[in-house]
Amino acid sequence: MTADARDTSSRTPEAQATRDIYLPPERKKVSEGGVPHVIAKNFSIYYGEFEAVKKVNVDILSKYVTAIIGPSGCGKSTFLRSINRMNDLIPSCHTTGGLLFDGEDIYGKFTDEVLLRKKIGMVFQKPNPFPKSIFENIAYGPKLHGIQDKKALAEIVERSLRKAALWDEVSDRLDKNALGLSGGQQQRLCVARTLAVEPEILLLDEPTSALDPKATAKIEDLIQELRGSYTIMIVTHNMQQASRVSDFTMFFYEGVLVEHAPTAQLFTNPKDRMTEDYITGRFS
Ligand SMILES: Nc1ncnc2c1ncn2[C@@H]1O[C@H](COP(=O)(O)OP(=O)(O)OP(=O)(O)O)[C@@H](O)[C@H]1O
Repeated sequence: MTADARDTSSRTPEAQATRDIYLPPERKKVSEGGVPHVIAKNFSIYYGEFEAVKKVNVDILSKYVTAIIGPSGCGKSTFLRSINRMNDLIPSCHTTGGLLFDGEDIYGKFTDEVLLRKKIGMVFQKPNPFPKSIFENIAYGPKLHGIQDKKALAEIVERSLRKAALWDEVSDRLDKNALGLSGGQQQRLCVARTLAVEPEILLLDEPTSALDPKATAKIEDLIQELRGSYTIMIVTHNMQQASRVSDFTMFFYEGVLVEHAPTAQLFTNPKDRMTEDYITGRFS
């Protein structure tokens, strides 16, 4: 980053006004302390020769919500997917540097990917329930991990659906096909399915981009409910959403992590000129 790019002294009144829109509520004040859950050290992600994420250094704090923002193609999803090794499914993809989860190397030789994805669950842009009953969607993961007892499974299904704020809407039709639910309900079902295997981290990749405003609001409320119990990372194109739901925000540009700061600070007093230009809509 050049010295010029870091200079934010020439903020225009328009930029100031735009920033004020994003002023997050009081409750999002976060303390400086915290336990790092995921640590990236000079972490790069390549597709073949192309370095899509460039030497990222960051501590993601436990039990907080971190939003990842930036223009299309800047590496947000690539970075998110690297945290539970979803990128492994792409043959040309490889990484350099370090990425640690609870101090353990995510890309270490002995890392068990199935266990990793149990602890670090993911919800995608489009709701993707299995074409099975609501009950079976939630029970699938716990069964895969060895739980067969019917009573135990029923408890997990109820607990997960309650945590995902869906129980009251579906408790009388658990045997019905999940594909019959609305898009918003399907997405909360996907959150419940992820919670059923008791993860520590939830990765949300644009979880509301396929939803209407009402369903979006329910997912945002849900994130607030889960905040404090899980470490949550959310990729979003919607800056108001980032400011509403997150404690910390990471701004990426062309694969570089330009700024990572408490959300209130990043949206009101960004340190980097590039961040300022992005959040004030000078480029998208
Ligand atoms: N499977 C792939 N093979 C090769 N290049 C890829 C692949 N997936 C992504 N890329 C490239 O890596 C870069 C980062 O892509 P990524 O999808 O992570 O960006 P993004 O910020 O999430 O974008 P968007 O907001 O549009 O989803 C882009 O240049 C993209 O073209």
